[in-house]
Amino acid sequence: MNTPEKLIIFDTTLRDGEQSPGATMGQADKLRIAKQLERMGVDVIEAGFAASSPGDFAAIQAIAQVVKNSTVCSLARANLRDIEKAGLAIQAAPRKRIHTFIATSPLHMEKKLNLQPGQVIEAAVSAIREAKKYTDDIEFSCEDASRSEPEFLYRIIEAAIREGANTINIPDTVGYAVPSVFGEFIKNLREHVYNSDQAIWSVHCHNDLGLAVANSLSGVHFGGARQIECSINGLGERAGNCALEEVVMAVKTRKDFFNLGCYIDTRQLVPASKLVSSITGFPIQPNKAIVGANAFSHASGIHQDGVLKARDTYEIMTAEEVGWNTNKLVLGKLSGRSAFRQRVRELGIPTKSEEEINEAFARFKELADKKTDIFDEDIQSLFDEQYTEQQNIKFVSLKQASETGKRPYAEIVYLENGVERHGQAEGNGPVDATFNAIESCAKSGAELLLYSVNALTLGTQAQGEVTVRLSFGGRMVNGNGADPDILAASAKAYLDALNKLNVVREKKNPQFGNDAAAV
Ligand SMILES: CC(=O)SCCNC(=O)CCNC(=O)[C@H](O)C(C)(C)COP(=O)(O)OP(=O)(O)OC[C@H]1O[C@@H](n2cnc3c(N)ncnc32)[C@H](O)[C@@H]1OP(=O)(O)O
Ligand SMILES: CC(C)C(=O)C(=O)O
Ligand SMILES: [Mg+2]
Repeated sequence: MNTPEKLIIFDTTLRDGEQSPGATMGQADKLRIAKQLERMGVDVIEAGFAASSPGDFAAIQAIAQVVKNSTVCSLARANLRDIEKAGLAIQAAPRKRIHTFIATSPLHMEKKLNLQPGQVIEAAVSAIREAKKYTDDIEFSCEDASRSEPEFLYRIIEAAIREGANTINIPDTVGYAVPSVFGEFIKNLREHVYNSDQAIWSVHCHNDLGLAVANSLSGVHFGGARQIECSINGLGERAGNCALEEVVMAVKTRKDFFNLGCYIDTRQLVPASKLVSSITGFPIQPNKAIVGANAFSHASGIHQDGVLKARDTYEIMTAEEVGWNTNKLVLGKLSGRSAFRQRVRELGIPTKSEEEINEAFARFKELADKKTDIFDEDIQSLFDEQYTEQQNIKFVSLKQASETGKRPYAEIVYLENGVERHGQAEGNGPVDATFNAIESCAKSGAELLLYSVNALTLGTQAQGEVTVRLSFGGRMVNGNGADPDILAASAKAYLDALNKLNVVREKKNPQFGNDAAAV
C-alpha cells in the first residue's frame, strides 16, 4: 500500500451548521465549539460568515485570537465588502483562510444572481484578488456545482486557480448528487481543468437525500478530492451536511479501502457531538451512527452472545475509540441467557446454580414482555428471596379526589399481614397524595428515588404499569404495579416496593412509632 495522502477535514459546524433553522449560536458557544474542534485536530474551522452580522464578525475574531493549531476561515460572497469583513475577522489567526463562493449553475446565475456567466467569472476573480490582500490561503466554491455545466466549471475554476485560489470546493449545495456520478463528476473536472494540480480539491455535500456522507466519500475515493467539508452531527442548512464523525470513522475503519491519512483524535468525537447537541438543543437520534446512544448498544440475545464471546462479531470499531466509555448490552425482551448471566455477574448477585439463573431468566422474560426499561434493580429483584413469597402487604382500594384549585386528596386501604390499614393524606399531585396516604400509616422512612409509568397496552383504556424505586437503610428496590387506573397502579407499585424492603414489618420497632395511623 502507498503512503497515505492526507485528507483535510474542514469543519463547517459554526457556519453551515448555524444555517440549520434553530441552531443559532452566540460568541461564547462558538468559542467552546471551536476549542473542541481544535482539540480534536480538525484542519480547518469555518468559524462563520463575517459579513452576515456584527455578532458573527466578533465571534470569528474571538476564535481567530485563540485557535492556534487549526486554520480559521470565514465565508464571504464574491464581493469586496464581504471579503474585507472576512479578512479583518480572521486577521489574528496564525493560520487563516478566506472562503469565497459564487453560484455557477444556469438556474442560480439567471434566477438568483441575475448575472451572465462572464460576469460571474469576473466577480469570482476579483473576489480572489481582493482576498489575497489578507491571506494566501484562499478557497473558492462553485455553489450548486452539481447542477452546473461542466464546461462552465472548467472555465471558472481555471480562472480561480490562476488568480490564486489554492482550494477548489465542489459543493452539492442541494443534495442532488448520487455517489457514483458525483465521484466521476469530480474526476472529470480534475481531468479537464488544465491547472487542476495547483489546487487541493474539496467536496461539500448536503444531505437532502441522505447521501451526503456517501457522496463525500465517493468524491474522495473516485474523484480524488482531498478535503471534505463536514459538520458535527451533520448539522447544516435544511437536512444538513456530511456528518464529520461518520466520514472520519469511515476513512479510519476502512483504511484498507480509502488509504488516506486522517489525523483526527477520534476519542473527541462523542464529546464534540454532545457539546454541539447541548448548545444547539438538537437532540441526537439514538440510532445515529457513531455518536447515537445506541451506536454501540446490543439488545438482541444472539448479538449479545456474540459480543460477549468476541466483540468484533458485531462491532466494526470500538466504543472507546470514538469517545464512549464502553459498549453496552441492553437487557430487554429480545435478550438471551448469555447477556442475562453476564449482567447478574456484573451486579455481584450471588447465584447458586445454573438452574437458579434459568428460573430467574424465565421471570425476566415475563417482566420484559411488559416493561420497556429493565433496571438493574429489576434484575436484582428477580433474585430476591421474598420474590416468590406471599406478599404480606396487599392493596385493597384507593379513593382519590382532584379538583382544579384544590390540593389532591387520597384515602388508601391495604392489608398488612391480614390486618386492614387505612391511611389518608393530601399531596402536591394525585400521585403524591396517594403515596402520602400510604406513608401516613406505613411510616416506612423509605426515600422515593424513581417513579415511572408505562402503558402496557394501547389506547386510552391502556393498562398502566408503574415502577417505583424506594431506598431504605442502604437498600434499593423496585416495586411494580399494573392497573387501568394509573393511581391504583401507583399505589400497588409503592406497596410492592414496601414489601420488598420489608420495612413495614419492622414498623413495630419504636423508631417507626406506634400504629396510631392504622385503624
Ligand atoms: C449555499 C450557502 O450556504 S451560501 C451561504 C448562505 N448563508 C447565509 O446567507 C447566511 C448569512 N447571510 C446573511 O446574513 C445575509 O443574507 C447577507 C448579510 C449575506 C446579505 O444580506 P442582504 O444584503 O440583505 O441580501 P439578501 O440576503 O436579501 O440577498 C442576497 C444577495 O446576495 C447576492 N449573492 C448571493 N450569493 C452571492 C455571491 N456568492 N456573491 C455575490 N453576491 C451574492 C444575491 O444575488 C442577493 O443580491 P441582491 O440583493 O442584489 O439580489
Ligand atoms: C458556501 C457553499 C460552500 C455552501 O455552503 C454550499 O454550496 O452548500
Ligand atoms: Mg452548504
